[in-house]
Amino acid sequence: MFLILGALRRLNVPMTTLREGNWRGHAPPPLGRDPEGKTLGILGLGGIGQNLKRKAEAFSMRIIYHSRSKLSEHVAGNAEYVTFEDLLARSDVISINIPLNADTRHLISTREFQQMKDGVVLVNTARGAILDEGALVKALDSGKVASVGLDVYEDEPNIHPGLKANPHAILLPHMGTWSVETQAAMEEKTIANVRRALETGSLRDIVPEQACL
Ligand SMILES: NC(=O)C1=CN([C@@H]2O[C@H](COP(=O)(O)OP(=O)(O)OC[C@H]3O[C@@H](n4cnc5c(N)ncnc54)[C@H](O)[C@@H]3O)[C@@H](O)[C@H]2O)C=CC1
Ligand SMILES: O=CC(=O)O
Repeated sequence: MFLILGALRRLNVPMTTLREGNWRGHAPPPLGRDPEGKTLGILGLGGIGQNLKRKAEAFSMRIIYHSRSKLSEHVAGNAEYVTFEDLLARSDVISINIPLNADTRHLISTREFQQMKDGVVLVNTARGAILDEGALVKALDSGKVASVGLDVYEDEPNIHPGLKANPHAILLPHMGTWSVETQAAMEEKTIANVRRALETGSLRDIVPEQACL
């Protein structure tokens, strides 16, 4: 949600110029856009996608989603299930929340960027290689993508120089779980799982190594 709001408001430019001692920069900073009424396309309405949906609804965003299958109304609520192509074509903001695997590597590349709205905002907190970073840099430089918020990269910790050079990219060093609460929850879950393994011999929620890219 932070990256969605920051990218919509194009906050990277004023945050940078302010620190350089240059109040609002040499020219007025680019005008941002508000979330209200914008269509948020969530790619992957799983655990994180559903959590994001609830938060985005509080900002009066209209939610569409594409997942492996249409989810029950109990889970999806008012969010509309659409095809992958419709999600690309109809979203003002796209959030990537699917796992990386052989099917999703470079799922979004040149052809997919062409199908998006002009000035789309893109956020990826899932895995870097779902996006073709070379194609993303071209889409950003051309203005097709107005701004991007990234927590993950194709070749971490290396970041494509075109992303670092682009003023409309908000970049974080893969820190989605880096909060006191989430770290505590992860520790508790790990301890419970070790106990479970000692008592029953089986583990829960362990992702096969090759799927955990
Ligand atoms: N930046 C960070 O620190 C973190 C990143 N992640 C990433 O976020 C991803 C999502 O996490 P969760 O929501 O917990 O996973 P999840 O497994 O609960 O949800 C993933 C959803 O994506 C859907 N999906 C899978 N392949 C798809 C495809 N090809 N097209 C459309 N939908 C597809 C699944 O049906 C599922 O609903 C994780 O795989 C992980 O890579 C997760 C935690 C922290
Ligand atoms: O990227 C982090 C994760 O927990 O997955």
